[in-house]
Amino acid sequence: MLTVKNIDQYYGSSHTLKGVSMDVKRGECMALLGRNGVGKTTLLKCLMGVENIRSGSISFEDQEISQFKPHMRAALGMAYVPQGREIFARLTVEENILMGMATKSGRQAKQIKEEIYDLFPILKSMLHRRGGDLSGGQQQQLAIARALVAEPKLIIFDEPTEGIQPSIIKDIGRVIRLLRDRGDIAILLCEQYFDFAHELADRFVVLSRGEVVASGDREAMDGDDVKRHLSV
Ligand SMILES: Nc1ncnc2c1ncn2[C@@H]1O[C@H](COP(=O)(O)OP(=O)(O)OP(=O)(O)O)[C@@H](O)[C@H]1O
Repeated sequence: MLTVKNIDQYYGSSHTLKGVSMDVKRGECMALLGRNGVGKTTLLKCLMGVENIRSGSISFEDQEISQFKPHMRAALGMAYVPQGREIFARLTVEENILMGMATKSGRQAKQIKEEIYDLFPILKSMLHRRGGDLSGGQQQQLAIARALVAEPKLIIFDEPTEGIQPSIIKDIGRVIRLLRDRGDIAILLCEQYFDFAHELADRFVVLSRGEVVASGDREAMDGDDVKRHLSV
């Protein structure tokens, strides 16, 4: 569904991504692993069009998208749950969720499907609260709900467990597993929390200093050459 081939990215003269290649298939969860500062978020921003690549290619459903603006990628079915959530603090929970449906038109754009509340019951009881008044974990759930109402084909999570309390990490893990088991969506999960990623991932890639240094199936995630590149 998503194929990245040999991409390079620079911040000024700093070469941040070096010949990165990877892919994510429909129905699978791909884990993107690596220590702080190796370029994971930069890679995700390049995928969404928030940062530009210098060379290489990014294709989504066999269409080259590396020159597309972020809103065009969103309209094609790519959704991004950013690190730090980036919800609208002054809008209500309901308004935040509706923002995720901006690419839909007419009645469809106004109706939040019940399945969103089945995934995140807590949000239903908080619909009229301001986003900024929610706890960090609740904001993370809201950011995921906002991404899901767009009914994406690919959903990208940037460290969804960061700074979140264990009980909500469990809830988020349950939702990602449900999405994966549905089989019709591709999931790219960027994580530093190894056990969380290990439980959910079908395959993985490890970044180190902007390069892919290891990749493979879930079974290979436990290997020493993977752990050497992570803080585990
Ligand atoms: N806007 C920017 N301008 C210049 N340098 C940046 C910018 N954003 C990130 N960097 C640098 O690029 C490198 C990769 O950062 P990035 O945020 O992609 O890493 P990361 O693996 O996602 O780390 P983290 O887990 O801390 O988010 C770091 O050295 C960072 O300081």
